[in-house]
Amino acid sequence: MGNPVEVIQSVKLDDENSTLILLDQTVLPNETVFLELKEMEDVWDAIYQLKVRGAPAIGIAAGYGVYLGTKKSTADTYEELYSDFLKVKEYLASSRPTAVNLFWALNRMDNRFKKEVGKSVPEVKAALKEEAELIRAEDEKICESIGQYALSLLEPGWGILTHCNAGTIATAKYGTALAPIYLGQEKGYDFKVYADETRPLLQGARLTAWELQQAGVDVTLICDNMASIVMKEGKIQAVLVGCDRVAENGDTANKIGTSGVAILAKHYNIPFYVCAPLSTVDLECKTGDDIHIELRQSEEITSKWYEKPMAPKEVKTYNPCFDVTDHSLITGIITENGIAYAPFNESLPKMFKSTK
Ligand SMILES: CSC[C@@H](O)[C@@H](O)C(=O)COP(=O)(O)O
Repeated sequence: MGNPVEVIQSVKLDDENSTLILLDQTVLPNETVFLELKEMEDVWDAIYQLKVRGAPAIGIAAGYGVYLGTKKSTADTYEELYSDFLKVKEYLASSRPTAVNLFWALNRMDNRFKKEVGKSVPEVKAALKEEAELIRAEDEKICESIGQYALSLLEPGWGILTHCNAGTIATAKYGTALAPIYLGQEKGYDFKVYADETRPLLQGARLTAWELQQAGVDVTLICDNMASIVMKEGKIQAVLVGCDRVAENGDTANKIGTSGVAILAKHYNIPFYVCAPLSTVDLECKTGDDIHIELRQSEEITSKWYEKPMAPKEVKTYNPCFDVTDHSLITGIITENGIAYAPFNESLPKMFKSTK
């Protein structure tokens, strides 16, 4: 048996000071900086700039952002407060488009607001805080449950490839795709994890390699274009990734490059699993074609990581931040309520009804 794994908490509320404490993921692994955010504009900016990132963590931050923004309202009545709340909600919804957890969390805060009808302004504000805290606390349990289901599919000593960062800092705790790694680590499973660097923002190199190394996991960093060779060499027995939105048919949006990894895994006959809290499953999207893919600035490709430009001046760029993995490439979608297999448009809706 290994030791219990200590993980860092990347999003939390300092209630006494009405402050959201966020681990700034843009400066990792060189610096560990916790930001103290008091304004909803700061929360918007942190989401937009990827200071907080990863679908569940974005949802958690948005819940707290709604609370902080609405708390500032000087409204005297429930109705006036709701009108201010809606402005906060709409504003935060414009921060990033792809991870459905953002909209899921905002709608959940909205539903909670509506449940408090007839209550005083301070009571509603307190309810919003409670709901934001619940979103965070529930995510911890969800991640643990995803981790247990995922672990049941893996064997000690396996090589596991992951893309981007679906780890503890992308969630309340444990992560989604990395949760079974942490749970396996506690049981002495001795996984060999291969982390794709994940161009252009290097979530794999800067974040996944960092957090797994901190936890004592055997992690090897590879460039994205090395996934094929490690698969061919027999180093990989399973691929585990997180996701930003899963459509009803199982098509899955995740960090750019994920669909290429899935195509390679199919070629080498390696199981490809998506770890998805139900807050990331969007049954209103029928297929991946309905998912809005975020486009980001060209600087991320041309000049971000070196002092000198990395590309000729004014070269045309195309920088989609996510891609959609076709459901036919996915072996299983691991949720907190169990593992969904094809046909996903039948198995995914059932996950919402199942209780453990
Ligand atoms: C548990 S996090 C799952 C996904 O959100 C993650 O894999 C991902 O693609 C994150 O993208 P990012 O642009 O860094 O927010």
